[in-house]
Amino acid sequence: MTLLDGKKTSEAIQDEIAAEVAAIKASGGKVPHLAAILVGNDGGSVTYVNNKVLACERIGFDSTLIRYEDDITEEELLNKIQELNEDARVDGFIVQLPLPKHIDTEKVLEAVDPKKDVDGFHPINVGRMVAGLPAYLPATPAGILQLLERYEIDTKGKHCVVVGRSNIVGSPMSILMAKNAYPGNCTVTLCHRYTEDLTGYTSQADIIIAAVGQPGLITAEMVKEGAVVIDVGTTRVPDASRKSGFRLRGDVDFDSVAEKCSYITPVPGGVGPLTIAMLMKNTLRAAKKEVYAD
Ligand SMILES: Nc1nc(=O)c2c([nH]1)NC[C@@H]1CN(c3ccc(C(=O)N[C@@H](CCC(=O)O)C(=O)O)cc3)C=[N+]21
Repeated sequence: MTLLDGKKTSEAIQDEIAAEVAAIKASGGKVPHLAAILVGNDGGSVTYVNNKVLACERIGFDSTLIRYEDDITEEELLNKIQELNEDARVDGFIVQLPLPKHIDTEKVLEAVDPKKDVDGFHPINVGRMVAGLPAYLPATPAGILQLLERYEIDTKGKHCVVVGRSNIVGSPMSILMAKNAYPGNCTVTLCHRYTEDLTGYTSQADIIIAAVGQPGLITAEMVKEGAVVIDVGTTRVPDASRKSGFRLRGDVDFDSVAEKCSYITPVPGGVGPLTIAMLMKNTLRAAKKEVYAD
């Protein structure tokens, strides 16, 4: 069994980006600038956004963190988005999800200028991805592709079972793995909460991508000998022995599955860090106007 080291891979990608930023600075070009909007104080969201800002500092990007209490109105939030859309200093920005219930997430995501939508959540970018046009790819699926590529995992003709059909991970992942590309060219099955006999599918999978947020859902009995297992889940579960009071658990029962599979991502240190690296990559592409010309 080989551990797919997301932390190391993320650092390698960030080092590559940092080298490009240094070159941009040396030649007097535009230093990439990422802005992030965070609404409320959810522990996970605060950590992830802080990690994104730290990554910016580490690789030499400019960054702006904009925080609001969770009673901000939808209108105030939309006004801020408009302001960022028009701010030439900002190359890309994200609105951290989830948003409070009184705010219409779809409306907020559609308000972001697709050219600055470095999360790749705007329907224009989703559609462009599906159509195979240049687009910002959502960071988590893009990070998983990087892991498969950098570990030179064979995907052509393989059966990839994606568990979970969210807009930000499962659905785009299923589309990307089926594309005529490397990594890709898989036969894809997309499973979700109404799938009958989940084990019937996962046990036939060469590649399993679990993205449901249900700790330990995927157990050894559900995995074929030698499968590649990618764990996207990062659920905080109470753990009194930790200073923080919690630990992160993935959707995969790591200890039992690790004995059976060929490759596996740990949690933490797997897909999570790559998500950050690919957000940085999208921001660099935004600053270089690689996806959309002016
Ligand atoms: N607009 C938006 N864009 C996102 O990309 C987005 C979002 N909203 N909402 C929530 C999810 C979740 N997500 C993670 C990012 C980093 C880690 C990460 O770095 N995880 C570390 C551990 C971090 C920790 O210590 O908690 C790891 O797995 O090793 C995890 C999860 C981005 N998301």
